[in-house]
Amino acid sequence: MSAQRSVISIAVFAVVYAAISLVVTNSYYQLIMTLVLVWAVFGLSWNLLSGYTGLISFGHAAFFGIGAYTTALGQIYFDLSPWLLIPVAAVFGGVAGLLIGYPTFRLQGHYFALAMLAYPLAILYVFEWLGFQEVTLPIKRDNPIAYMQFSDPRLYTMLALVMLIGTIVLTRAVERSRFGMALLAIKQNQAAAEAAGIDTLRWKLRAITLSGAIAGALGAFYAVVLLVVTPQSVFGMLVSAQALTVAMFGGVGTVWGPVIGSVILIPLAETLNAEAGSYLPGIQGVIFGLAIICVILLAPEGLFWKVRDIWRRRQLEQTPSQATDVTATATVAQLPLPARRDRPAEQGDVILEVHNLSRAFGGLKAVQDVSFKLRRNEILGIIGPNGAGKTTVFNLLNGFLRPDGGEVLLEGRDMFARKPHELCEAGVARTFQIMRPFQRMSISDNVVVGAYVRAKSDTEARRLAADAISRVGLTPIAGRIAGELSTKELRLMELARALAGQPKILLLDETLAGLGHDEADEVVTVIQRLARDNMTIAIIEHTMQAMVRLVDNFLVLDHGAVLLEGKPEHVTRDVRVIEAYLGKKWVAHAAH
Ligand SMILES: Nc1ncnc2c1ncn2[C@@H]1O[C@H](COP(=O)(O)OP(=O)(O)OP(=O)(O)O)[C@@H](O)[C@H]1O
Repeated sequence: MSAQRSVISIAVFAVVYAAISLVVTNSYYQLIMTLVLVWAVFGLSWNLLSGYTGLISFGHAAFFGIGAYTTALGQIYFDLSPWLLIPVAAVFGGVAGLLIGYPTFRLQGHYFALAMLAYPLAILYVFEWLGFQEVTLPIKRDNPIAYMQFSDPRLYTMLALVMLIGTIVLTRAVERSRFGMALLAIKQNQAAAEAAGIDTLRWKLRAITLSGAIAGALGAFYAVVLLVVTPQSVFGMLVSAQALTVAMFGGVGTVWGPVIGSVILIPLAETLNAEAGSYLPGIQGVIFGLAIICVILLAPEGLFWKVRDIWRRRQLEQTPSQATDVTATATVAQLPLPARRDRPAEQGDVILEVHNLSRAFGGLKAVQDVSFKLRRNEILGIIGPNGAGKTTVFNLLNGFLRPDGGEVLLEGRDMFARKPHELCEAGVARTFQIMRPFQRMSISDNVVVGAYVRAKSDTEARRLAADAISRVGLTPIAGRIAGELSTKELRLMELARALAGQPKILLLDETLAGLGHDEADEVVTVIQRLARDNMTIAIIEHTMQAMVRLVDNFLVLDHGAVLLEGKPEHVTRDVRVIEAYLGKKWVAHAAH
């Protein structure tokens, strides 16, 4: 959505909501109007962490409750105003986020979700044990405005609306920046994000701090609106569930999802609770449970995405000719396929030096004492039978795996056992055998993620990405979503993402896998052009016909060790290589 459309939709929502709330006179309905906004903000704060990073938190009530008790206790014990306590609660919430996030981000998936559940429950028991079972905020009749105690409930709705708009604007700003790109990349593929130079722990900590700060400020405001705080009402399971439910129902990873979820679910749950709560206790929990079941069955990513997908499909169906045109243009400029370069690669200076690199998995020596050199502007083909250790060598070079021993020097700098984002920053980029696109992002955005490792600003990142996209020939379809692309387009997009960080060396893992003959030729042309433009490349590939045309030298691995290194014409005639890898068919084929 463009920035202008985004501002208009926020403004329209704010005006319509404010107008409705001004005509509602019943104080109970007025309270519901405020609560809709409160839970929408809470959903947005949950979304900032879990929606964008994919790390589901069942414990967001921890931050909310800390904020609520900050106002209640700050007012009772220090006579401070909520106008001051709300920002203080934001700071406490943020710090709590940092303290909780740092140890908990070591866990992944279900383990992370369950660990998060423990925090609010533990704090709940501590507050009960401390005797804060039911804390009532003192009424300040002499100076109600200074203590945010309004006689007209509509003022609370207006304040909540201001908080919501502030949170939406903040979330939009995050979404469009390096921050949001990093979070989305982490969600869609943490390994690919790290390989693209993203320090995932640092960005996740920033997300939980910001998310905790918003939830803390909101909890503080909630305490002022309700005037009573109990451990169950602010740290309880239902509170965390409410954040999760409104966001999941409306749509995760988008600004409008939690707002849609809250506008639909909160009035429903609150009204039913008021009407039937006396003979159906816990009806709110039932409504949220039903909402989650409906979402899982009908729209697993929430209403927003469901409607958007239907809309996109309709548009594509209405303009089928345009859609095929777009695919047709996604071919690399039809240059004649150049013959293998005659440039002597051994004259370039050594850019990567690997000595005795080793890695074992239990008793299996997957890589043993592998040594080789990669010269500037060289294309090195790494070949060998399945399980020879080729991908493991790449994983050791880009930091996915820690070597057991050996030495790795990049332009003379020691790079042994560095983290993926550090190696990416130093100039090592890679693509994957099993492609790792960020599915919901466009080609442009996928590639921008790779550019941030080098770019200082968003504009520079966009420029580097556009340049990389044009180098692989995908400019005409740069706006298309990765989930809609063909294998060849995805391979080229991954290549562009690796290029966008302006690497010194490119590690390409089976870039031609799954491609037809002509498609493989197109990708080979792109790789050849990159090499001509001074890129240094190591490529793993099984398609030997393409490899002999492409590479300057081969490194043959077998059982984790180097079997042979040398020029294609020598390597392909070597008896050991023919026996271990190429086979008799190759000899017969080469003879023709
Ligand atoms: N994370 C791991 N844990 C245990 N064993 C592993 C792991 N990664 C690789 N291996 C083993 O190490 C050996 C080398 O695997 P690797 O994937 O590097 O081979 P490869 O040459 O890339 O094979 P292919 O051509 O099939 O991709 C294999 O026996 C594999 O099963």
